[in-house]
Amino acid sequence: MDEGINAGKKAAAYKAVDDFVKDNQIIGVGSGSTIVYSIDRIAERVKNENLKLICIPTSFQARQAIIERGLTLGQLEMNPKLDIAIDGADEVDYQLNCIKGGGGCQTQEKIVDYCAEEFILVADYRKDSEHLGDSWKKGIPIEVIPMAYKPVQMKIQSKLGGKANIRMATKKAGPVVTDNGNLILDWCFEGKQNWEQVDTFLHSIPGVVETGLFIQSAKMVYFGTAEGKVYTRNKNQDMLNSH
Ligand SMILES: O=C(CO)[C@H](O)[C@H](O)COP(=O)(O)O
Repeated sequence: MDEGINAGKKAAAYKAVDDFVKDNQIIGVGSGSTIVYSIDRIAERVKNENLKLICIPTSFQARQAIIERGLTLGQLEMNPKLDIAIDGADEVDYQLNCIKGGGGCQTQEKIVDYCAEEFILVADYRKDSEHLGDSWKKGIPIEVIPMAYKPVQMKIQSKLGGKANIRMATKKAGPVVTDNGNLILDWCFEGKQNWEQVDTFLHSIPGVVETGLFIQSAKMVYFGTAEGKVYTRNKNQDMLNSH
């Protein structure tokens, strides 16, 4: 992958950990490639500063990354209140609505991120958009119970237009199966949307487990540039600063 993209991912991921992670916290750990840099940084800080942290994973991938680095693995059953959650995103708009689930983990991500006092996003510059859909063309990921995928697909297409494509695996014949044993529909839409209404509608369809629409739930997003610099945006302010 392009060096600049990785530089952006790393810079954003490191800076968010440095700004928000403190001793004795319970931390939600997101999924995807950007968050791996955050997990690396958390591991570095645990080693260097002897921090006592509990990490709650949002996916099988996050769980493995936590274990591989020797971090303390927690679970919501024992640690239902999180101090912060840090996670990646596929696209973030100016109101801090975002699309997640490019890696198919949006259900667990939403559960864990919702339990956190503060939810922070980390992403490279390509994910920064005025409107959702400006740059992310793969649609809104929607996790569905397998037996319901067809009626859900038809309902979405008839009510909202666009195409709700079943996500297919690349290294196996057949669909992508989520960590929860479900399928994913990627709803490719056109034009501007009222995301709150769309999300409410999607949740009203029997068989829909969760969507990859995160409506203004993040406190702040860190974007990393191709030069390895970082700028942030929060809900109340536009572009805050650069480092
Ligand atoms: O939502 C996610 C996985 O379900 C990821 O956070 C999102 O797809 C961003 O991934 P990456 O950091 O690899 O671009």
